[in-house]
Amino acid sequence: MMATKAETAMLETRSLRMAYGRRVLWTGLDMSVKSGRMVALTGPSGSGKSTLLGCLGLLERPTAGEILLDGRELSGLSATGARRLRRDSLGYLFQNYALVENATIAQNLNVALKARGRRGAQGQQAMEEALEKVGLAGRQREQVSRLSGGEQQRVAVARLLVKQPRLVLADEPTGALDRFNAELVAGLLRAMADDGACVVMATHNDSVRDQCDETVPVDAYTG
Ligand SMILES: Nc1ncnc2c1ncn2[C@@H]1O[C@H](COP(=O)(O)OP(=O)(O)OP(=O)(O)O)[C@@H](O)[C@H]1O
Repeated sequence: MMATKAETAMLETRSLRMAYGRRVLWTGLDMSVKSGRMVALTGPSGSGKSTLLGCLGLLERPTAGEILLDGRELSGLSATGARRLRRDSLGYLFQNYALVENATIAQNLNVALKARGRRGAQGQQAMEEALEKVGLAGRQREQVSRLSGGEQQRVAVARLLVKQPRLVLADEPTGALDRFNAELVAGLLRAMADDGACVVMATHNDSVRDQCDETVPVDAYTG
């Protein structure tokens, strides 16, 4: 029987290896993640979780092996193809949040809305809904640089919510948050997966890990 789309992995790695000189971070790393799944990358500090997220997000190149998104090998993409993929399909929740600090919350979210082609009233409504979900309702006009670390992190989550990427890559997504907001953000990532995204996160937080469908212990691939 032919596999249906729902059964096929959205994200797959084959024999992935990363080494810096003679230091091997991980090797022979095979993972396969279906749409709707949330995966926790675990392992001690320095085991290469962030590096793996960087490779999956086309920000770093693995030493060897393949990464396939929807069956397409990422290393085969042209520079334009890679740019398009980042813009249209990838969502990053990394430690520096990559927000434009000297702009307002609204201006930051507008970049993602524009990329989705959601303008005008429809875009405005999506923004308001996203900000409400992250506990920042009505704060569109505030400057990002004046927000706390945890608030900035939640703006980055709101940006993911309006962008609706197919693949969400999150590095310690609850790192700067208190318990209430950590649960809020974990729940929102879970909801994105339930809506069909593939969510891959590095986390040291046991309760966030427990909300994941699978765990990939990166330190099990040291060779
Ligand atoms: N460009 C580089 N050249 C050499 N070594 C590097 C480079 N980038 C990362 N490393 C090393 O790779 C190792 C893995 O780093 P990484 O940040 O991926 O680990 P991690 O598992 O995410 O750790 P943590 O849990 O502390 O965030 C680190 O020891 C780091 O110093």
